[in-house]
Amino acid sequence: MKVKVGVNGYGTIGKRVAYAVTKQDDMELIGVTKTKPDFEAYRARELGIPVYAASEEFLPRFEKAGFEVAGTLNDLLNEVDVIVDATPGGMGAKNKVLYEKAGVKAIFQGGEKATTAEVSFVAQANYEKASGKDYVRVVSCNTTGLTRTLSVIQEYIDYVYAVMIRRAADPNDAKRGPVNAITPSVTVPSHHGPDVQTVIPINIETSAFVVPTTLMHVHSIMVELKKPVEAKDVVDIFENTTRVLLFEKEKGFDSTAQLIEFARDLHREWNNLYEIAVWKESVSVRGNRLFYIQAVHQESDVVPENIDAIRAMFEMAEKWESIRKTNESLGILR
Ligand SMILES: NC(=O)C1=CN([C@@H]2O[C@H](COP(=O)(O)OP(=O)(O)OC[C@H]3O[C@@H](n4cnc5c(N)ncnc54)[C@H](O)[C@@H]3O)[C@@H](O)[C@H]2O)C=CC1
Ligand SMILES: O=C(OP(=O)(O)O)[C@H](O)COP(=O)(O)O
Repeated sequence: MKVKVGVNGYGTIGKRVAYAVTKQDDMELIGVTKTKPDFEAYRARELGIPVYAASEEFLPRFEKAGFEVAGTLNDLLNEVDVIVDATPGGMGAKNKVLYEKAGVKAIFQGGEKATTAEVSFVAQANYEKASGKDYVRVVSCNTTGLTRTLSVIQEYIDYVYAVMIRRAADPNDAKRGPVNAITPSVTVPSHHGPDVQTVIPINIETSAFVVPTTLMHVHSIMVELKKPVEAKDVVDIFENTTRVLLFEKEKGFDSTAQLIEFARDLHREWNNLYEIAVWKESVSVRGNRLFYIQAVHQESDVVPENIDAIRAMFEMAEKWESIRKTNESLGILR
């Protein structure tokens, strides 16, 4: 039996999760919601994906354009076993009452508070915690990136301090900025450190800045070590960690631009780079401190997490079986 999946909010994350669902042999994409009949709605229809109006209030927009929808969100909820809520941050918590009423399990994204769900999730760190749960939150792209690399060196961590350099907008977003400034999050810690702690129990503080780029986020990470470790051992650990890839400046990976070009060269859909990119040369140990720098493709790193969360919630597969299936289906390199 295939799990029936709906996606509420067919934007940056929603369209990628919907695509990933269609690649799974144990899941079926029942439909997606749209608020208006824009080019994304037409493209979904071309792909054979049933499009539902996100609520009754949006129906007139579709009627006016002569775009026939399959129903509204409530109709979609009647058809599915699980809904992936990928609506703008904060909206998921409001939608939760609809999901509860329909008796449908739901996955929320990192723009929601941890309290919206029963578990905050990163597959390789705490897959089992989502087992059989009804409401799971896939943490934000940055939190996912931090958790992927920190969870595998957890035994060495006394304390982590990370500086988060965040992209200003996604490439499809013409409204957000800044275009010519650096904006600090003046609240320290930024939400990322506490958010990592919702998944793994480590000491961590973060501060964050937004910079004018759309490609990726970059993290500068410093770990105070609890016990000695050599840089080459950390490189070995990362080389054996799923959904983490090492890139060398020596081979031309000077910046996020070449990382995205690498994903393009792989002919990845939407140039997704699902893996966290660690610069190999940046992994260094000085005294009792470990340093490394990594980049996160904000549009795609959480996509495999949504797929694994579905399998965990329906107890369809053990952790590593699910991760392997998801990785193979999306062409994740390791
Ligand atoms: N873009 C990113 O870098 C990442 C975003 N996230 C999180 O994923 C969630 C979604 O973010 P994005 O995909 O970036 O947003 P987005 O703005 O690209 O997509 C949201 C979609 O929801 C639609 N929408 C708006 N109101 C709606 C409603 N009432 N009902 C249904 N759909 C509605 C919008 O039209 C849009 O298509 C947020 O929680 C965000 O924090 C997580 C990781 C990375
Ligand atoms: O939620 C995200 O995109 P957003 O800035 O569009 O809300 C990304 O996951 C980055 O968020 P974060 O920097 O709060 O981790």
